[in-house]
Amino acid sequence: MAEDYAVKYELLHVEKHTGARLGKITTPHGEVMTPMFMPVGTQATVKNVSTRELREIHSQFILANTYHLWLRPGDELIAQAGGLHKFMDWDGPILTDSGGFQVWSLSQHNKISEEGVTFRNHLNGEKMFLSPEVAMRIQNNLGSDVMMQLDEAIPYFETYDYVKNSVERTSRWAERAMAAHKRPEDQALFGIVQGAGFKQLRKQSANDLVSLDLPGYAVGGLSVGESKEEMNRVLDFTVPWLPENKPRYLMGVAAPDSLVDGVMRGIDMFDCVLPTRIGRNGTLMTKHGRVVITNAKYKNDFSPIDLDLDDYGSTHYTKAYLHHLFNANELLGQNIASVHNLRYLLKLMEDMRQAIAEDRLLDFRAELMENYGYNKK
Ligand SMILES: CNc1nc2c(CCc3ccc(C(F)(F)F)cc3)c3[nH]c(N)nc(=O)c3cc2[nH]1
Repeated sequence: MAEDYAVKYELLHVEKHTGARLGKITTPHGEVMTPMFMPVGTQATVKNVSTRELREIHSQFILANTYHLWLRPGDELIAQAGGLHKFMDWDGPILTDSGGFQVWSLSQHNKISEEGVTFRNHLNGEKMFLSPEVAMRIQNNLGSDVMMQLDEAIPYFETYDYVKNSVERTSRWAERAMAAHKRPEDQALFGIVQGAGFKQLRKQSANDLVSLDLPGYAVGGLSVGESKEEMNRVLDFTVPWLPENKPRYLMGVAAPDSLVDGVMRGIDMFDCVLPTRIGRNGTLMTKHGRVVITNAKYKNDFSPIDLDLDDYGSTHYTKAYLHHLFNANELLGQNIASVHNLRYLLKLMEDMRQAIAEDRLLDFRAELMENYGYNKK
């Protein structure tokens, strides 16, 4: 069965003291090592960063968004351009989210039914309809290597019955997505496990989706305002219900400590907008915690931005220069800070893969928590 899937996962090593694993994902656009971090490129661009720079900092997978690209410039236009890879000059793997979560978080008046979600286009107020089939058609046109099923994104603190009904709908929507899937040999469809904080519902969701034998699985419905402890509690019982020989994607997880905690629990793939979002405001992610470059103390600091990193900006520009760029509202500052933060996270994952290979992930975690300042009381 697996050979006719577009995406294959190979488990290379399980870390001796934790649930962390080293793996390789083979896609139609190349192989990537896991655990990995995927830069988010919502509207066919990782904001303020060119694909040349993404290649320079060894990005592997990048993300793009069904909802945004459907609304603008339109998935048909991107199909005419030859697909998203050609349109944005990215020849590595691309993952697209199904848009359900973005509808829920971006647009008003959304009404959900068994058929799908009706909502108002947040750009022009036009009434739109997104169903499991429409989400597949759009991602088909985008040509992404990994497509996410349309799932029902729900508030975390809902009642058991509400969440149970929603989980069962998401399972039915996964089957409809499979039925509408045109090219399983070119594009992999991942299921999304829901169930909020309810162990039985997470189990039901995982069992329903695993029985469909999809090429990969995401754990959804997390990083939506619940505490880190709550997220880890849900991961502790959910991840073991996912198959060991398939990739596991934890959606929307950002901070360095959450990445390590997810990896320790067997997660292979992460996406987060954090590095480019805080980069745009001049906040740098460094080995010793966050550096807010707009702080006056950097005005005359002529030391390199970050000697622990190897991206061009971190080694060729000074903190004083970056401080000036943000003070002067020069867009180059956003580019330098965003590339820096992406490289920080990509390098963090490279170092984490090395730590897993050498069975010293717990030491790596302790060092990260100390250096990054998580243990500061
Ligand atoms: C931030 N927290 C979070 N993000 C979540 C996301 C979005 C992930 C995403 C994917 C692609 C992009 C793109 F802009 F690059 F396209 C941007 C963000 C979820 N997505 C779905 N489908 N189900 C979920 O249950 C879910 C839970 C999520 N928690």
